[in-house]
Amino acid sequence: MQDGFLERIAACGVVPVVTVPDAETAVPVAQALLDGGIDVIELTLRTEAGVRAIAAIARSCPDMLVIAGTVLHPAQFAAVRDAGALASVSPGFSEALHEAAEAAGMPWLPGVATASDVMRAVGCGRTNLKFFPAELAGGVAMLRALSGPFPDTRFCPTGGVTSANLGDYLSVPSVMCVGGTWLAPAKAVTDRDWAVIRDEARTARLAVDAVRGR
Ligand SMILES: O=C[C@H](O)COP(=O)(O)O
Ligand SMILES: CC(=O)C(=O)O
Repeated sequence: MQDGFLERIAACGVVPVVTVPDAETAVPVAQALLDGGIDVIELTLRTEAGVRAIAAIARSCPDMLVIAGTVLHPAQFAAVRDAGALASVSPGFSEALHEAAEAAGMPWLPGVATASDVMRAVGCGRTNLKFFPAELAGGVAMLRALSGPFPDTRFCPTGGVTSANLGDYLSVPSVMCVGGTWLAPAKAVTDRDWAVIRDEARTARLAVDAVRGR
């Protein structure tokens, strides 16, 4: 399952990070992303609605790969798996979360920001990582530097990534995809302005395809 998930996010190239105020908002956001050519969504657990939003998308948008974001507590892996998430993401790494993800059978991208973080994650066999917060943690230069001692790691940089710099990140060989909130800005979500989200998705789709020569 992990391999399928990794192939899907790498093929898409971008992971929209979405926080919704209520579960009803989740499906039109997901549909707008799909309309713009993006078939991956990371629903954060930053609001009470997170788990129900994951369930709503899993039920209504079968073409969408649903990832649970901001997983901070071990028990959340089973909760989001049961809601229909196919993978999960955390801003950081801990051995407790690593073990809980394994126990729940959930693909998991833990977050790392330093060489020490990478060493702990790799020590547990985790080589597919979120680089967070990417811009503040050193951006493209830091990712290139980490690839020296850790040639087998692959990253999803997130945090400060936008349509303006996604090409720089995707050009780094260790980067499988990038993530961020710019595709579904909070204002567009609260204004229910699905056209803004669809257009951001379309722009990102074209940018990823251009970087990859498609
Ligand atoms: O994982 C999500 C981060 O909070 C990214 O936020 P950002 O894209 O607005 O920098
Ligand atoms: C930031 C991040 O990785 C998350 O919210 O899952």
